[in-house]
Amino acid sequence: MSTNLNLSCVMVIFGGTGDLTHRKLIPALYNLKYEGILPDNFAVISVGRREKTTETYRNEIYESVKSFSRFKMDDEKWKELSERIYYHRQDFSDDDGYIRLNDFLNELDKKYNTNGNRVYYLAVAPESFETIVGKLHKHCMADNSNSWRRVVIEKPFGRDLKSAQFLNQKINEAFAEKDIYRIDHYLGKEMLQNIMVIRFANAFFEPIWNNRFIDNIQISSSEMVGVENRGGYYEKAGALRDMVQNHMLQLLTLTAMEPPVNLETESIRDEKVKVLRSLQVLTPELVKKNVVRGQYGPGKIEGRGVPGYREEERVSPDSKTETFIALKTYVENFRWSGVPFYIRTGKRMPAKSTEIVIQFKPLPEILYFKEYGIMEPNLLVIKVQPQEGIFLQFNAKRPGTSNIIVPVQMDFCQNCHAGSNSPEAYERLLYDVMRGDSTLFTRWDEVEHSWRFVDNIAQVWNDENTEISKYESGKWGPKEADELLARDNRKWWNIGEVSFKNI
Ligand SMILES: NC(=O)C1=CN([C@@H]2O[C@H](COP(=O)(O)OP(=O)(O)OC[C@H]3O[C@@H](n4cnc5c(N)ncnc54)[C@H](OP(=O)(O)O)[C@@H]3O)[C@@H](O)[C@H]2O)C=CC1
Ligand SMILES: O=C1O[C@H](COP(=O)(O)O)[C@@H](O)[C@H](O)[C@H]1O
Repeated sequence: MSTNLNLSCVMVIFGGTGDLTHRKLIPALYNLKYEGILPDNFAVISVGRREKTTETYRNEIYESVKSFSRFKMDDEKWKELSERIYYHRQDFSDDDGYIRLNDFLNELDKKYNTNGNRVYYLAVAPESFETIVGKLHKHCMADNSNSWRRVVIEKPFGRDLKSAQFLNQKINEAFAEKDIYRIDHYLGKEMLQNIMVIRFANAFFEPIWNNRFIDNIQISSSEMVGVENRGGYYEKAGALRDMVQNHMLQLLTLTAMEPPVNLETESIRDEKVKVLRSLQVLTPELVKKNVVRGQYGPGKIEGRGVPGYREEERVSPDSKTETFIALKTYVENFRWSGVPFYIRTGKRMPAKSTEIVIQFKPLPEILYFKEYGIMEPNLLVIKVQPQEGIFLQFNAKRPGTSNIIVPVQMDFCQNCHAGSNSPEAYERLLYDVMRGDSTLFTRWDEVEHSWRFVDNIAQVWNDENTEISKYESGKWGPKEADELLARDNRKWWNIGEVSFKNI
């Protein structure tokens, strides 16, 4: 794509020296450049606190792109992009810093003809959101009278409903709702965008997508990595705020929502909010019964010994922060009444995987069931990552003289073929911010209702002084998570357990 005035902008990345910028944002910008999608009239200012020059910064992000981009390094393309990336040093609370930043922005506007358009990307810890937005407002840097000014807020948006409401109010004082992009990078993943298509563009799925045919739904996201160097942040967040409040509930809403009246942003968001409003209210009794929290201890990941969470950098040796959570809840509406939704996410588990498993109800126990006893259930698995696709398990007769019935599978993997290279979530999302499309970002009421659900859990954990369940690194969480399903005569479908079997 060549110059497009609407996309032209300067992107200011607050937190330009941070992990997210190095691992995701700069590589995503490079990928957009590589594909020719980035506008010509474009520049980046990375804001950090550390002392360094633009030249040093460019050398550092060159290494990050080499490590994390999905494309090989093309030195010519990199040169074109990196020449427009600048480092600006300031503390977020420093007024002089914003004055200098604003001058610099005006200078780049002239140099690159960026029209005064700005993306302010807050790749910073949640505690800094309010300070930065407040200062942008104070220094009239959010003023969009002659150009567009958009702000991207990373997650978690607040640490509970109250702080999220306060933060939202502060952001609204500076930016109009249409210019606020609350990012949840899971929404940028290919398969999340595909869930609606799978559901609403296939005649054989939608009619059975309800409590008459579905027995339960399992939404799991497991990681092999531990907390890495993010102990300071993670100690305050835990898996509940880090993953459930945002990514896991987004997966749930897309799975459970009603068909929107059309494909416009607000119509889709309206339906997602209805799901969040229908979530079962978790009373303290239900939290104690249906929510399991765990913390990884030492163990082995891919044969390599790894420390427990309490031994990690910037983690308290008696920390009670959960690195794993499993829960059961219901979407209390006409479609889903009686169908349990099981959610599970954790770090230091045996595989990196995000999947939605739809387990169908058994058929009446006559015919084959009478003859051959229990059969495997029909499963539809929406594979979000690392493989992207759909997996269907059904029963068939084993070929030969016997009448044995076995589960067989149809597996559609859209990123398994050579040459297939799905865009990274951040690529799609950064591009959407530049072109002003907020469909894949969360509206305020989605955030609000997610916090209502999560606060009920956090409140009980806060009040309770119980020990957290431990699990060995490299295992599928504490035994209580298995017991949660075993009580319902069900089991988790772990990655690797639902896969091709030889018949
Ligand atoms: N990392 C990840 O994988 C993901 C992160 N996120 C979210 O992204 C956000 C950023 O996370 P992450 O990159 O891991 O965080 P880091 O701790 O790695 O980076 C924080 C950044 O903020 C800067 N900073 C902090 N305080 C100040 C200050 N007072 N003045 C100026 N600069 C300051 C740091 O600058 P300096 O180092 O120079 O002091 C650094 O650039 C968080 O909201 C997180 O939840 C979301 C999804 C994934
Ligand atoms: O937002 C976050 O997501 C990552 C997991 O993202 P994925 O795209 O690799 O599945 C998680 O590691 C991190 O703790 C959390 O902040």
